[in-house]
Amino acid sequence: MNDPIYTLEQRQQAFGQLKDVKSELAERGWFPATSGNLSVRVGEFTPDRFAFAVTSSGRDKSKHTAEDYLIVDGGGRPIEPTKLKPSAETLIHCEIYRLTGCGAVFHVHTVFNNIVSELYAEAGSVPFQGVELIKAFNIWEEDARIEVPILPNYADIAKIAGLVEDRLNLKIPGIVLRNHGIYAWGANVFEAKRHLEAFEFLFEYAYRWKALNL
Ligand SMILES: CSC[C@@H](O)[C@@H](O)C(=O)COP(=O)(O)O
Ligand SMILES: [Zn+2]
Repeated sequence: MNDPIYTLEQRQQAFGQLKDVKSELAERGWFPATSGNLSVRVGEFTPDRFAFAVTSSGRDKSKHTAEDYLIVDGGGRPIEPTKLKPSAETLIHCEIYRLTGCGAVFHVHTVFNNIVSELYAEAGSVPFQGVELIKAFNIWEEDARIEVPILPNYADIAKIAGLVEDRLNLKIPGIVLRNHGIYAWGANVFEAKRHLEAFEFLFEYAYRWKALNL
């Protein structure tokens, strides 16, 4: 039996952080129809051994209950005995943690991220250039250009997770699934939320810019 890699205190802290960020994002309407999922890493990290707290599957993310979160290992399997099911998209979180060593991963479905992912699907990424909020990704050069990768939205989540390594860019803390939603991450909850907000600002900007030029 392996030693635990997180303490009870770290577990409770992660659940508390998830609760806070979940209610904040729910207030913005970023979890329509039970969509979206959130996770925060707990304890030590190596790419082949880590654990994280993740939202349980199919729940109303605007409500708080005792059954909202559970802890899974780096393969997305519950570590503690539980009847809760981890998010159906846990394998994507696993890949993001494994590849980046980040501290939190947030996923939301919005009309703006869906439409923009569809607009740029053939190109395979969404380009942004010269918008101030690119600095939220710690990219400070003038007139910076970034490309946010778009992945196909297969029904088989393991198949999507298998594509993450090829497409993830360590300088850009996000990937979009086509007509589905964004995954944004960061070193901790504060940074992951900043990144998520910046991506959503940029998606709305891209949508409105396109609409103006019709
Ligand atoms: C009800 S639509 C959303 C789901 O299909 C899925 O994409 C999603 O984001 C939430 O799944 P979940 O298993 O609750 O984490
Ligand atoms: Zn989703």
